[in-house]
Formats: sequence, C-alpha cells, structure tokens
Amino acid sequence: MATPHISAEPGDFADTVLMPGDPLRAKVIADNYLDDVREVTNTRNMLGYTGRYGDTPVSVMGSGMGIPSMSIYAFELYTQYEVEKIIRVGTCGGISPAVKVRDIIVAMGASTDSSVNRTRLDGDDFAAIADYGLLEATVNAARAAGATPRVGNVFSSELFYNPRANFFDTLKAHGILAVEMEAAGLYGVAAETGKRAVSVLTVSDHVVTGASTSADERQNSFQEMMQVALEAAAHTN
Ligand SMILES: O=P(O)(O)O[C@H]1O[C@H](CO)[C@@H](O)[C@H]1O
Ligand SMILES: O=c1cc[nH]c(=O)[nH]1
Repeated sequence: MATPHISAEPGDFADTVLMPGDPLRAKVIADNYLDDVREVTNTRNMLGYTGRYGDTPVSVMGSGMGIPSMSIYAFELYTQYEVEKIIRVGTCGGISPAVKVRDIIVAMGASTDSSVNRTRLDGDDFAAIADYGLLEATVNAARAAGATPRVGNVFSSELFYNPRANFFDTLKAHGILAVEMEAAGLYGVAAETGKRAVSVLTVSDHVVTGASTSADERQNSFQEMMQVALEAAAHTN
C-alpha cells in the first residue's frame, strides 16, 4: 500500500534506510555499494532502492532538502514501512574553527531555528539528539576507516540563504560544528515515532573561512562517509 509520497509496497524497505538529500545520490549509492538492488519508489523522482550491503539488507532513499521534506519521508518510512533506523548521509557547511573541509561530522545533537519540535512539545524546547547506538557505531566505523570524526552539535537551518546578521558568529560562539538543513527534523520524527536516527555529514565548504572542496574532493569524502554509514548499518543491532 503506497503512501501519499512513497509508491513502495509493505516489506519493500529494509530495517535501515540511508538518506542523502539528493535522490540522485541515492541512486549512486545503490548502484555502487549495494548488491541485488531494486528500485522501490520513485514518486516525485524521490528515488528509493533496497539491496544488500554484504549480508545486511539496506535501503537508500533521497530526503529532499529541508526539514519539511525530510519529515514527510522519515515519518512515512517509520510509520508505514516498519523502518527502524534512518542514517542521514549529507553535506554541511563548517562553522567551528576545529572543523575542516572533507571532515566527517556525526551530529550528536541538532539545534535549529525551525519550530517543528516545539510544535511537538506544545511550545517547550526539545533536545534533538541522535540514537546513541547508531552514533557509537558510526563513530567506530569512521575510526576503523582511519578518519577522525567530529562529534557534536550541528545547526539545522530553515534557510540556506540566511539574512541574519552575525548568524554564523552566534553559532560559532555556541560551539556549533556545522550548518545543514535536516538533522533536527529527522531526530524529532524519530523521537515522536519511537524509532532511531543519526546524521553523518561531510564538510563540503567552510562558511566562516570560505574554504571549499573541489568536485573530486567532494566525491572522495562522500565515498568515505558512505562506507562509514554502511558499516554502521551493518554493525548496529
Ligand atoms: O547534501 P544534502 O544531504 O542535501 O545536505 C545539505 O545540502 C543541501 C543544501 O545545499 C541541504 O539539504 C543541506 O542539508
Ligand atoms: O546546508 C548547508 C550545506 C552545505 N553548506 C552550507 O553552507 N549549508
């Protein structure tokens, strides 16, 4: 039975779904990392695939950009397709001076200017946090791959082009590692539905220093992040 936004049948998704923002990235992941792959949804071109990573069934599907889009897909995957774990695999802009382009960031928490989680809590603040088991598996997988993951708080911004004066300075002063646009929404949906989530991000550019990655570097760091996310999927109960 399809949902308004996903055309898959019950049982088409694996227990764990990797979600990049870009649906074409989902296709790249499916084509390059999964065996026995089949497309399970393509409504609105938001492509989704299910296959195997080694012995582990894994799905991958685009989330689109921003908390509203991620929230729709995550909610339907958790509540209609028995998905238990979502691993967001995305890009982010570095904020902290401790963070460099190509670094892997694991979002332990996600602050936001979005009101979605306050809506859930009738106006109260909500600490949007990753599932600890997924976080630990992701950090372990990154270390095993020889990377030094940065683990901490990111900011999920409603606006990519944010007009607030001193916006990045304020985030930096509060220890925010990086800015992106979905993690706080994903963590809110996971909490609401009693499911699990983590966000692993590669730093594509540094919004404070102005450093950026070449297309090749972006591709390499994305591949490293994918391996980390897939290993975490394979090693989380
Ligand atoms: O690379 P993805 O996963 O799309 O993530 C980042 O890139 C998009 C903005 O360019 C936003 O979705 C942001 O969160
Ligand atoms: O949301 C994002 C993603 C990458 N870089 C940014 O500056 N913002």
